[in-house]
Amino acid sequence: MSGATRVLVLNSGSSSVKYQLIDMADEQRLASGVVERIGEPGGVPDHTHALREVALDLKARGSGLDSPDLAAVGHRVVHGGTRFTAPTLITDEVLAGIEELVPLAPLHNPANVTGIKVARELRPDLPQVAVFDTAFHSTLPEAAARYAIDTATADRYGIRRYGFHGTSHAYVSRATAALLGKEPADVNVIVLHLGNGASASAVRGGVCVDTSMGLTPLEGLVMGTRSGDLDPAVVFHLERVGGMGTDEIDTLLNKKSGLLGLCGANDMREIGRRMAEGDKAAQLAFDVYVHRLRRYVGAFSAVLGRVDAITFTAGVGENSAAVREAALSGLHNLGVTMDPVRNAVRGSAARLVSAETSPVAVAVVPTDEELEIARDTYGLAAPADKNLADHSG
Ligand SMILES: Nc1ncnc2c1ncn2[C@@H]1O[C@H](COP(=O)(O)OP(=O)(O)O)[C@@H](O)[C@H]1O
Ligand SMILES: CC(=O)OP(=O)(O)O
Ligand SMILES: [Mg+2]
Repeated sequence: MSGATRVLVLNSGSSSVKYQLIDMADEQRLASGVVERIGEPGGVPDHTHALREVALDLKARGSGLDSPDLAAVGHRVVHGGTRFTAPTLITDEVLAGIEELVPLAPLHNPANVTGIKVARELRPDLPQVAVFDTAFHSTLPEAAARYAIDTATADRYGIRRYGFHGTSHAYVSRATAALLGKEPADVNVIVLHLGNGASASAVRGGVCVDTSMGLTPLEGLVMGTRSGDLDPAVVFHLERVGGMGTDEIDTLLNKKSGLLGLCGANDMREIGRRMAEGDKAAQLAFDVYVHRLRRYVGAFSAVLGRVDAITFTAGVGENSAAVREAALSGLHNLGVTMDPVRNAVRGSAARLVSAETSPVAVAVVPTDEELEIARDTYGLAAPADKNLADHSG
């Protein structure tokens, strides 16, 4: 594959497939797109059809999957369990391992598996690499990763905190160090990834030491449609008193809760508009969202001891000055002083939004999960045949 420098990144979600084609010679984005509403009215019926659409779209742009310039395909895989803690070249055995993890990520891993199967079918000759959302969190100390339940039961069922959005937390924590003009090894940072899914992580010297998501991406912060933290007894109560079934509760907590459950909207832009009109439910949703964020900032400040930076990223984190302001206002005792003017400036570049004198820097850093996946993929696939042999099986 000498000369081939392009990597196709596939991010198959529960109802969408996002893709990017990146030339790793200069890390330039050549194409990107998304197929949405999979399995919904007006959308394609399933992920196999969605991936065929991606392939057609790439072909129409003159860079089809049959292109000799393609070096590898990188797949976002949400759950890697305890087995996959680094980017992994996909073999039959690795694929079987990812399929075995479906019970731990029923909303995510099946889509990832389909993406891998279709891409392998279309280009069996190409290296295909799995990049796991959980990998960056595999360094969590046992004290942070363990739930305080019976150890034998936990071990038997793989119950522990795995953490997700790892490619984003890795990319953004490194980019934060760069913004401060320091090496990642010298920086302690709290990363707040606030997208539709949302998670916080505590990164000490480039190593993740705590994170808000757990066994699945349901734990932790309030999200667009997920509840985040709650008393597990809520589930028993809904079963015993509410007469609800397991799947119904799963759907309630994953898809009908969070901001959506509190006010009927999961988009922070709409919530902002409604708050401006005095809508009480929208205000409450915002307040609950921000309260949870502040809790995690406080908790992770204590976990890290010394905090050099708090960084906001993803759709809400990068765009909502109101969320950033509300989350970090009045935290002078934690060394945080925002600069309201800097915070209000819109922009797409990595930037500081804290006061010059703030001991803890507050940053906004656009995340780039696809580029991180492409780098991991190319790093594993590119050094040609020798490296491929090393990593197979
Ligand atoms: N200008 C904005 N102001 C406030 N929130 C925004 C803005 N733009 C996007 N968002 C929020 O970002 C969310 C999507 O974030 P994103 O990181 O793209 O999520 P995901 O990758 O999980 O789909 C939207 O639901 C919306 O709430
Ligand atoms: C793991 C996870 O929550 O992913 P997303 O934010 O893409 O839903
Ligand atoms: Mg995202």
